[in-house]
Amino acid sequence: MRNTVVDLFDVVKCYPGVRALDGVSAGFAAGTFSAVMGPSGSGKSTLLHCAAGLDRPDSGQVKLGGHEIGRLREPKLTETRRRLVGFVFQTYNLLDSLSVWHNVLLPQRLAGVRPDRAWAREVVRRVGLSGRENDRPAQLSGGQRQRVALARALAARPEVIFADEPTGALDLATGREVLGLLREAVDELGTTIVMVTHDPAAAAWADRVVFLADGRVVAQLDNPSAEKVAAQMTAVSAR
Ligand SMILES: Nc1ncnc2c1ncn2[C@@H]1O[C@H](COP(=O)(O)OP(=O)(O)OP(=O)(O)O)[C@@H](O)[C@H]1O
Repeated sequence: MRNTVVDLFDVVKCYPGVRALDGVSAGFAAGTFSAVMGPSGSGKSTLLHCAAGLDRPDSGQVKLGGHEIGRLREPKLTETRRRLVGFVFQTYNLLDSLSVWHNVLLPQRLAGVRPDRAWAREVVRRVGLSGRENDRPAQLSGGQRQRVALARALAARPEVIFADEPTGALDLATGREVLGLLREAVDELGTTIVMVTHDPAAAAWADRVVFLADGRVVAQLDNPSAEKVAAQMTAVSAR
């Protein structure tokens, strides 16, 4: 059995008029790639935010790298998140005024950590952006920008990367390249990845898919194929 890096126990999160998470328990094992799927409004982003310590559950527990984050107060929570977690978003969230290189190093700078430049160079190489370090995001394609975002996430050697629709803004071929890089991060670097996606073909790159409906985990699929994921999504949506 692998250790779990992220654990949710009976997590409830309500917004006015809606139980976005209605008692979610899920564990994400170290060095594995998980996808989270479900109909629109089923709670995927809320799960990601609670798991990453960006949002606090109303009840239940979230453990991140062995820390129960509900017990952490600021600034310890932010410090723990910066140490353990990397993020990749659909819209890249790069700073346009900074070069590729400075975007990659930014989270460590913000955390007050001296960046490991040799490792940063290696992750920039891994994502295929060697030679583009001095470019600004505006000079790059969408796929290249997402590669920068991935390098930025990897540069701090996080235990887990949370990816919210990382291929949502990319064309099919470019999306596949980014998914291949996420897969490599898991297989070669031992990173744990939790990715929200609407796309069964993207989810098929994961080791496991967790399906949400109405704020609950309603199914899980190991070693998914796009066909099996699509069939399960149809079943989940028809509930
Ligand atoms: N900040 C918020 N304030 C109020 N309601 C919210 C907030 N965030 C989410 N919700 C509500 O919680 C429910 C779950 O939302 P969430 O964004 O987690 O779903 P999702 O599965 O990620 O949806 P989508 O696929 O459309 O992004 C929805 O009913 C949503 O409207």
